[in-house]
Amino acid sequence: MLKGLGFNGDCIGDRRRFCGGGGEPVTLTNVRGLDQGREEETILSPEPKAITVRELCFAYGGQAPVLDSLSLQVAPGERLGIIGHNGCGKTTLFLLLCGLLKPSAGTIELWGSPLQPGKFLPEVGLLFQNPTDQLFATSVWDDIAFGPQNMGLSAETVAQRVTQAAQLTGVTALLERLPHHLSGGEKQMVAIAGLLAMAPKIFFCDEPTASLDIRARRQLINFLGQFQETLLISSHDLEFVLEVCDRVIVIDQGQIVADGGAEEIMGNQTLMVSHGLEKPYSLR
Ligand SMILES: Nc1ncnc2c1ncn2[C@@H]1O[C@H](COP(=O)(O)OP(=O)(O)OP(=O)(O)O)[C@@H](O)[C@H]1O
Repeated sequence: MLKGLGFNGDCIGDRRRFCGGGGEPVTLTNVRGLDQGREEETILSPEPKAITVRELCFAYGGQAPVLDSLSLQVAPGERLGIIGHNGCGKTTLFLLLCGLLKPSAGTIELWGSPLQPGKFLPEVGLLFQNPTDQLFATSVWDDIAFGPQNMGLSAETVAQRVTQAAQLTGVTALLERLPHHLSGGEKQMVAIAGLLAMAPKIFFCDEPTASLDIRARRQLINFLGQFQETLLISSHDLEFVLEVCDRVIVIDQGQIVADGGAEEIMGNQTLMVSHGLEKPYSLR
C-alpha cells in the first residue's frame, strides 16, 4: 500500500515526473514493433533484461529493513505478479524500481543501465494503488495530456496521444468530465490512460483492482492481456494475478522466497500458507 508521499525524507521528487513514457505512438499491440532500432540491436546482441536488481536493501528512516538483499531479473515483455502479505514491501519495491526511493544498498538496472534515483524516467509508468493520487487536473482530457505535454511533444501529438489512450482504455466519453467526480473504476481507467499516453516500456501496477467492480476488473484483465510491454503487478487479488501474469514472486521478510510459474507458485498450498497467503480458489 502507498502510505502517502511523505517518505521520511527518503522520497525523491514529484510522482508525476516519474510516470513517464517513451516516444512512440500509443497502441497496445505495436509499441515494441514500432521500435525498429531496438529490433536491430536484438539481432546484434542479446537484449538486456528490462529490470536487473542486485542485493537491494531499503529501510524507512532508521526503521527495520523492508527489503533485505533482494535480487530479481525481469525479461522484456514479461508479466510478473508480486504477491505477499500486507506490509511485506511490494509498494516499496515499486517505488525503488521507479527511482522514487533511493536504495540503502544494492543496484537497480533498467535495460542494462543503472537507475539513478531522482532522475526522470521517460519509459516507466507507475499506476498508484489509489487512482485519486494520480489525478489532479480539471478535466480528464487535461489529466491524460499532462504527461505527453511534459515530454515536450507538439500540441498535435499530445492531442493524438490523448485520443488514442482514451480509446484504448474506453474513457473517451469521459474526456470533458472532472476527474474527481468519476467513480473509482472510471478514475482507475483514466489514470491508466494518462500513463499509456506516455507509451511506457515498463508498467508497474500497484493493486490495480482495488477499486474496481466485476465489470471494470474484467475490462482491466482484457486490457492488460493485450499489453505487450513489461508488466509488473502487485496485488492481493490472486485470481487477477493468475489471469494476467505468467510468472509470480512471493516476498516475505524483505526477500523473494518463491519465484516461478504463476500456477506452480500459487497452487502450492504449503508455500502460500507459510507466507501468509491463500491458494486461489480456482486452483483448489
Ligand atoms: N512512508 C513510510 N514511512 C515509514 N514506513 C513506511 C512508509 N511506507 C511504508 N512503510 C512501511 O514499510 C513496510 C512495507 O510497506 P509497503 O507499503 O511497501 O508494503 P506492501 O507490501 O505494499 O503492503 P500492502 O500489501 O498492505 O499494500 C510496512 O511495514 C509499512 O508500514
